[in-house]
Amino acid sequence: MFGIATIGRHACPFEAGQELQVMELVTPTIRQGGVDTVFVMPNLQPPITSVAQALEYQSRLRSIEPKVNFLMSLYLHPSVTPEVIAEASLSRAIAGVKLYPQGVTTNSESGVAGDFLETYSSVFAAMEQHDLVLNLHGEVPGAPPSANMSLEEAFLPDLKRIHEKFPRLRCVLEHCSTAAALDAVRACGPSVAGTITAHHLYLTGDISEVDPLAFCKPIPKTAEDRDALIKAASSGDPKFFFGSDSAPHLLVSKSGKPVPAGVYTQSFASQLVILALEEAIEKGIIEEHEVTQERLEQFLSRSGRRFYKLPEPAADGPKIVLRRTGETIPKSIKSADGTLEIGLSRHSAPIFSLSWTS
Ligand SMILES: NC(=O)N[C@@H](CC(=O)O)C(=O)O
Repeated sequence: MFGIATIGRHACPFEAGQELQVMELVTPTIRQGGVDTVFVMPNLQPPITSVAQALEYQSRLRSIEPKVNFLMSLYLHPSVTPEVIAEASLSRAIAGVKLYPQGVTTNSESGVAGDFLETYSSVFAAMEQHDLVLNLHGEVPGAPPSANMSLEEAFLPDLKRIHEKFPRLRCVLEHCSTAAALDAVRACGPSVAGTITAHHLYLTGDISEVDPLAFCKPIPKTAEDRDALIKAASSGDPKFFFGSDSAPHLLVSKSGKPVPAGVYTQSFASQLVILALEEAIEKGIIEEHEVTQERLEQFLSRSGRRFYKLPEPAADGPKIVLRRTGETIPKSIKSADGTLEIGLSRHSAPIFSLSWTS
């Protein structure tokens, strides 16, 4: 199996000095989780809003892990103008721009207000023209508009509006968490896709709301929503591909209040997807014959790569190999000096051991 186009955030807004250490701890775990191509999230502190910042970040990441392809992103913000979009496109390092509605998740304070479609119309037009991807954190800020509508469902009309106004703009509805989000992506043309994380394939809201290590945005929803995500991930539909959305929050901050949103999965990204699918087969949510190697490759690698217009992997290119050796998920990963610790949400779950062919 090939490596994965995935989504991850590799540095956090920790006190001066710690950001670098966290990046050094987490970046080598990308390949450990079976990933060799990442779409790097821009929600650092301060956010990545210029091409120069993104290039600097990319070169730091490359110096830690030269074997990973780092596709960079910008954080949608008033300083991201149509001119910056043209510059980003010329740089060839920047694949997309991420939109965070203000206040919906970690480091979204500098995000967009409710009238973003009007405010950023010229930016979206430039993105469409230069063929950059718009990555959406698809939730509205504040309280859900009604008791039976989630923040994600309330965002879906915005997805439709963006797509109607800019039909050739490639959009990714990141970390889909509801059956309704999947339907909204299906209802749009081929320029719109959705990513699915490993953790949304096994978590439901009742667990995520009480376990800080499983707490993320969008909050996982009902068992029916999770089952719809499992079915989409194992369907072979190219509109849905894996995006880890792995968020490396330190255990000390996860133990404090308020709990920061984000689940760390990068070290075991592919293994967690496969574990969730195995569990879904055991529960009868999907049939064993539906989880073929071809469909797994589609979800974990090919569909994302195609959407991002990356070259098709060579037939003899690097693949991941999974073997059962009795490995289980550790409680956490730690820096060499033990000062930084990031907790894992499925401590002691049995997983495949992963290696690369080259
Ligand atoms: N997913 C999360 O819960 N958190 C992400 C931000 C995000 O994508 O919402 C993070 O970077 O911490």
